Amino acid sequence: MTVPTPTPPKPIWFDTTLRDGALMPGVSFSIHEKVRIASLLDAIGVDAIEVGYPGRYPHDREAIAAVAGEVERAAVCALAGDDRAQIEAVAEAIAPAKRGRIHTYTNVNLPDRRRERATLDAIERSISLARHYCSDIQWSAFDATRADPDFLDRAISVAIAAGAKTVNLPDSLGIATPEAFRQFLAAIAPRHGPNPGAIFSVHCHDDLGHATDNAIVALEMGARQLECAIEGLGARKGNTDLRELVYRVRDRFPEAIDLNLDLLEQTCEFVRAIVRRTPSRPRS
Ligand SMILES: CC(C)C(=O)C(=O)O
Repeated sequence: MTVPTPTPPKPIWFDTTLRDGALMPGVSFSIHEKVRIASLLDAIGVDAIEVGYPGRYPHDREAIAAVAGEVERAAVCALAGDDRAQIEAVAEAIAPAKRGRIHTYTNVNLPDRRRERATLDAIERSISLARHYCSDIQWSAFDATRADPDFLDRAISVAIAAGAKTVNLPDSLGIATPEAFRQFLAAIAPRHGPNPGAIFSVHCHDDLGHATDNAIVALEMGARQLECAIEGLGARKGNTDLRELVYRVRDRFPEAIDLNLDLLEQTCEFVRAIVRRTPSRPRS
């Protein structure tokens, strides 16, 4: 006899087509296309839309502000490293949003234990600064799957205490197999208890072809937020494919999906047409 798997709570859908997706060589969106794609994602029912990385790519600022002025319902988000200038660049760009989110990240795979104290301080400082501008803060533990587990655990606790509402655990290089990812998540969850004070999220790269399977594993393991991109766009071999993941989740847990699937199909077709047209040139 098989025991039915309990339905997990409805996932929080975080789309990074317009940020990580735009890092895929050969992919580039005009501001007009970014606004159109973000508006479609909003109408589909996606919860958060990440639009750019203005501290690294200053020309993203205009697109983030344009999207922030149009999106009605979803949180509009942009990425920052953990330094003041990058966090302030995001705060300024998302200012027109009805709901804005600052997403800041810190590398937690340290080459040397002597860097631990300074890294924890940087996490605390960056999240506290970001909270000064916005109540919705997401923190990502960059390269989490290769970090020392005890240090990762301390970093997560510092991030939550500083006010991160979402803690994202990326497989930044896309090297975790589903079994390794399950073990990785199984080691973290019990340390933070049933009410960790933040939503756990995953962001899975597809270098070994496991991005979608790993997102499903994360959902089973209690992660609420799933990061994806249309057509699986993203750095190197891309990220979890939004459409594929939505259908995989729907097959298992039909009641967990309340997205507009017809509009999702149209949006994927719109993005496919842009990607086919874009001349191949790496992002500078
Ligand atoms: C900043 C984080 C989420 C990222 O893009 C990665 O780890 O790949």
